[in-house]
Amino acid sequence: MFGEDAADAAPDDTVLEVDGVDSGYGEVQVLDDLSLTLARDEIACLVGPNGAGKSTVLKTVFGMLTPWTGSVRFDGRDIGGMAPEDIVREGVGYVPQTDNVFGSLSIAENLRMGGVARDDDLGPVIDGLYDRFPILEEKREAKASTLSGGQRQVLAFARALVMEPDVLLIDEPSAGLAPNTADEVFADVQAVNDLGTAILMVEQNAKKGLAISDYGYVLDQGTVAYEDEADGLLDNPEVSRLYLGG
Ligand SMILES: Nc1ncnc2c1ncn2[C@@H]1O[C@H](COP(=O)(O)OP(=O)(O)OP(=O)(O)O)[C@@H](O)[C@H]1O
Repeated sequence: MFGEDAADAAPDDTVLEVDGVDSGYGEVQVLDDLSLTLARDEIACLVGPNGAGKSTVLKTVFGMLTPWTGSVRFDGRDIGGMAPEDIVREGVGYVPQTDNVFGSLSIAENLRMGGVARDDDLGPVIDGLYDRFPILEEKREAKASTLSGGQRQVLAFARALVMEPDVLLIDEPSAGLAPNTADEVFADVQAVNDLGTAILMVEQNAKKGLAISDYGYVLDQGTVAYEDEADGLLDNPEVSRLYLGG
């Protein structure tokens, strides 16, 4: 769980495993025999061209889409096709790319909304998040709509963390942010990982996304074209030429 010492986990300790998954929208297939794994202590980054299916991977893991074939296993249990609200209770959180906070609600209310699926006292966990992200405490009574883009992204992470997930799925955390703000948000992604949450992240800014990740997957046409340690992908001339802009 979030809060435990991530260093205790073995490096090859798989927490999430997607195996041979086909998935898509209606009759339109997007994912084609897609397989990936996420270790308990790591950040893995999905990169690749527009339309490759990166967001579709997250939606399939989170139960917004049902795998047509193959399996999605969390902590050894098959979660493929479970409803998102049940997947949240299992220990998987999701931060979508857009509409990830309630603008008309205060920061404090947004955080409480993040914990609606918990029936215990949210106070200690929310206090812990205020300690970790002081900007949220400073603005706790302000409406989320008044936050800057980077602050909203931090609130979106924190909201997902109220459930103390073992795995957090994050879709394009740097989308629409200025480079400096994006760097701060990436630092927060690392901070969340340091708290013991494994992260599977989609990132359009492939170089920066891989730079903070342990492992990377390059998706192309719904399947994994390359995978390696993140540094290995960044150093791979072919990956660099084809997918990272040279
Ligand atoms: N709700 C939907 N209904 C039908 N097709 C969709 C839907 N969402 C995405 N698609 C299609 O699925 C394919 C993969 O989309 P996806 O959003 O997973 O790609 P992506 O790799 O995340 O790319 P991007 O960086 O552009 O978001 C695209 O062809 C897209 O048009």
